Amino acid sequence: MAANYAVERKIAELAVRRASILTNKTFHSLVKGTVSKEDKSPVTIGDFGAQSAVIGAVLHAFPGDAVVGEEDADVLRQDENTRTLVWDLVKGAVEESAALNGEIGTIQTAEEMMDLIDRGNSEGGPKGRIWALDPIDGTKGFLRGGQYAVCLALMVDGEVVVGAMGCPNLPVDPANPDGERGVLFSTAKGAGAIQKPLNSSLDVEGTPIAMNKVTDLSQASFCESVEAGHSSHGQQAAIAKALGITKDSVRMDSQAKYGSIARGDGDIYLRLPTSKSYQEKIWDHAAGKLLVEEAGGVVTDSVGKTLDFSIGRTLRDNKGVVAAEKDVHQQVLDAVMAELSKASL
Ligand SMILES: Nc1ncnc2c1ncn2[C@@H]1O[C@H](COP(=O)(O)O)[C@@H](OP(=O)(O)O)[C@H]1O
Ligand SMILES: [Mg+2]
Ligand SMILES: [Mg+2]
Ligand SMILES: [Mg+2]
Repeated sequence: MAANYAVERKIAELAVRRASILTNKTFHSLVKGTVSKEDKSPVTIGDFGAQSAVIGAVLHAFPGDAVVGEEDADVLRQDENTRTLVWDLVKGAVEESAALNGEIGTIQTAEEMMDLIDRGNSEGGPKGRIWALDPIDGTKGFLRGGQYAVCLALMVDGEVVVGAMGCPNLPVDPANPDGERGVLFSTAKGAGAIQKPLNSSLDVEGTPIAMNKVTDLSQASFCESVEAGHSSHGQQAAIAKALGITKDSVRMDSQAKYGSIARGDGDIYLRLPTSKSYQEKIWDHAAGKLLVEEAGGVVTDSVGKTLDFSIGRTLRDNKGVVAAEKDVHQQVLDAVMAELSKASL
């Protein structure tokens, strides 16, 4: 029988939730407060803190696993002020989440916190159990008070089998954008995808989510990055036109885009390379791609190749992302390839 990874999925949910408590606190105490938005420190502090909160939980449950994490602790080891700021936040979030989250391991000292951050140093690869972690995805969104996500996935022998994503600023009900915010998405291969409020109690199962069935592509809507440097807005607009789509695309930071289309709030996510040399990182896509697949979608790169998570910390053989409901993915991909063939990239 295929493994169902139920325990890993539960731990991933709890880990991401603990880190989301921390990032939320970081935003309210630092970003909104005294630190200027041009200053990188609040997001750095949130990144470090979230990485230790997640890796601490993952390794408490699965001490033999490896982790590919976006950050490392070099700066913290050199800069005592930043270290103290991060440690205060981590201590607080670990205590606060203990009651909500059950036993997912404590972090006792600043030293231990830094060691946990540095356990994210795996090179990835095709063998064994490796977690991919983006402690704050959408750092620019985080700083603007917009969308960001704490993203965690488990890969086994190079294949993504579990994904969890905390989106503290995403409305629980997309039809009620001014209502409660904070969504936890989770998925495991073959088991579907769910969402639940980030602050749900432990026994809440969550609501299954599914992509929209698109019967008329001209009525579809796109999600794309806010950052024109991360995905070509001009090419996206040309592709929309070629498909007869007239709705404005929804611009959003982070893997919240994958979560949004997975729950039917938008239909297509395009990420169109803006440079030949940029290599997409596995932690920017692992959790989101499984969420979309388990909600009825297909995810490829911009030439139709599956995303290959087995070759290291990056997706170096892939270019961009095309995510859409399975029955229309090929049609979208054809339009993408036709448009990109016009460019000299
Ligand atoms: N030139 C580039 N092209 C594509 N993605 C890029 C990029 N430069 C940075 N990124 C990635 O884009 C991610 C944000 O995605 P999005 O644009 O969808 O919000 C960033 O994650 P972090 O914010 O975790 O650093 C970063 O890894
Ligand atoms: Mg990222
Ligand atoms: Mg990040
Ligand atoms: Mg980054």
